Formats: sequence, structure tokens, C-alpha cells
Amino acid sequence: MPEILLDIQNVSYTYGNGKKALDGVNFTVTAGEFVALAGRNGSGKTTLTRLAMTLLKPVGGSIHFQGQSTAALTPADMARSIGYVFQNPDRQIFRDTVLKEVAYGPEQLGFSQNDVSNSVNWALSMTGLTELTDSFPRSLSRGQKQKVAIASALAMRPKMLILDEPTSGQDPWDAQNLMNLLTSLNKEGITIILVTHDMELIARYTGRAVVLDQGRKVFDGLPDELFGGSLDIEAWGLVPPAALALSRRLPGVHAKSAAELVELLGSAIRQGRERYA
Ligand SMILES: Nc1ncnc2c1ncn2[C@@H]1O[C@H](COP(=O)(O)OP(=O)(O)OP(=O)(O)O)[C@@H](O)[C@H]1O
Repeated sequence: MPEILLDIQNVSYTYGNGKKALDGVNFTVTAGEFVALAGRNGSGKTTLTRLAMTLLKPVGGSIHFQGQSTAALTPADMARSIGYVFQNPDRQIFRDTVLKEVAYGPEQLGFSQNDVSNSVNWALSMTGLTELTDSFPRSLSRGQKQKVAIASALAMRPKMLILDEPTSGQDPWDAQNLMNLLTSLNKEGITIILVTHDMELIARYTGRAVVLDQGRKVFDGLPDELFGGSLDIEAWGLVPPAALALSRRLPGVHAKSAAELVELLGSAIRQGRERYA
């Protein structure tokens, strides 16, 4: 039975101005999962992830990580367990070389010299940044900076990564590259929570989707179920993947992502050619 890492039970959160951002949310993440956290703007996604990192404390309910209550833990404590990657990598890059940037976290956590070196080398190699070790991070492309932010989180050897809209503002090539990286990290055993508006990404890469609407959890299940056609996902502010919308109009075709649609149409065309050859 895989271990439960993050266990959020009946959590509510209200901001100082009286805005109730979360209302009785239950959200459990098991080791090895690749979970999408989706929902329209203002549905509570960032609030939920900030609670997981103990950047905020719940006003109701409880949060445990690997069975331990996070009530008395600080964000620095949580950094050992969960790596948090902001939407804008510039918000978390401060040092003047990639190496120093990636080494900063494990040094702050008191890793030995040897462990810092091993963790940094591993994180740089996982993210494909080994060649850029001596580069000035701020001069890198957005996609590379995003990888530096991920490497910095990985170097602290967390069990879980939470990424807040990591592909927003990236070109399609960088976005695909990033998603391939997350897929390989997940295969290495890192549990991933991906906060995203992008239904194509959910359909193509994640194993489970959790949807929030107005601070409540309204869906928790397989992407196939979310996009299966029986749920009114537009009512939650979600836009179905374009490939799904298109394939609904094509008899006998059911594709959840553009890549799947291209594959299905390609093989249908090949079969047609063979039939008439
Ligand atoms: N610091 C704050 N003070 C007051 N209200 C806030 C604060 N931060 C968020 N909110 C409100 O709490 C609700 C949930 O916001 P949150 O940022 O968690 O949503 P979100 O799903 O992450 O949205 P987005 O996709 O736009 O990032 C929204 O109504 C938002 O306006």
C-alpha cells in the first residue's frame, strides 16, 4: 500500500479581509502520484498549496505530512519534504551562478559538504542543467530558469514537488520540455502536484485531477472521467481540451489531447490509404 504523504482533512481558510478561500476541503496525496490541481481563478488552488507549505495555517481542519501534523512546522521545515516552485522563477532566483543557486537550499538545511555536492549534481543532471553550472541564472531563458527553480527544490531531496502554473508564459516547446521533465521526475519516484488551468496538460500528463470551485472540492478522480463527457466541467470554469471538443464531433474518435488526436487521425488516414491502395 503506497504511503500517504499529504493528508489535508476538512480544511478551511479565511483571509484577514473575511474572504473564505477554502471551505471543508479534503485532499490526500499518496507517494508516487502525479496530481493536477485545477479550478478557475480564485477557486482556492494557491491557498491550498500555501497551506500545505505552512505559509498559511488553516482556520479549521488539519494537515499532516507523512503522518506528522504540520501545525507546529515552519516553511523551512516543510522545504525538506515539499519543494515549491513558483509560477515566476524570477521570484526564487537570487544567486549569481546556477551552482550557487541550486546549492543554497541544501546548505541552509545543514546538509554536509558531501551531501550538498551529491544532491546538487543529481538535481542538475535530472534537470539537464549540468552544462550551465557556471551560468548567471538571470540571463537564462524562462524555460531554463524554471528548471533552475526545480533543480533548487530537488537539491533539498523533497518527496514531493508542488508547481504553481509552471508552463504559463512559456512557449509550447519549453512547456513540453518541462512536462517531460516532470514526467521523468515522477518516474524517479517524486510525487507531483501541478497547479494548472491547462486541461491539455491534465489530459496528457497527469494521473489524477482535483478540481476546486469557490473554495470547495468539486471533483477528485481520473482525467478520463473528468473529460469523459458526462460532467459539466464548464460550470466549474474549465475549458475542455480542444482535442476532446473536436473529437466529439468525429464519429468513433475519442482523444483527450492534441497528441492523441494526431495519433488517432494519423492511423485512420494510414488505414484508409492501405484500404484503397
Ligand atoms: N492575500 C489575500 N487576501 C485576501 N483575499 C485573498 C488573498 N489571496 C487570495 N485571496 C482570495 O481568496 C480566494 C482564493 O484565492 P487563490 O489565490 O487561492 O485562488 P487560485 O485558485 O489560486 O486563483 P488563481 O488561479 O487566480 O491563482 C480568491 O477569492 C482570492 O481573491
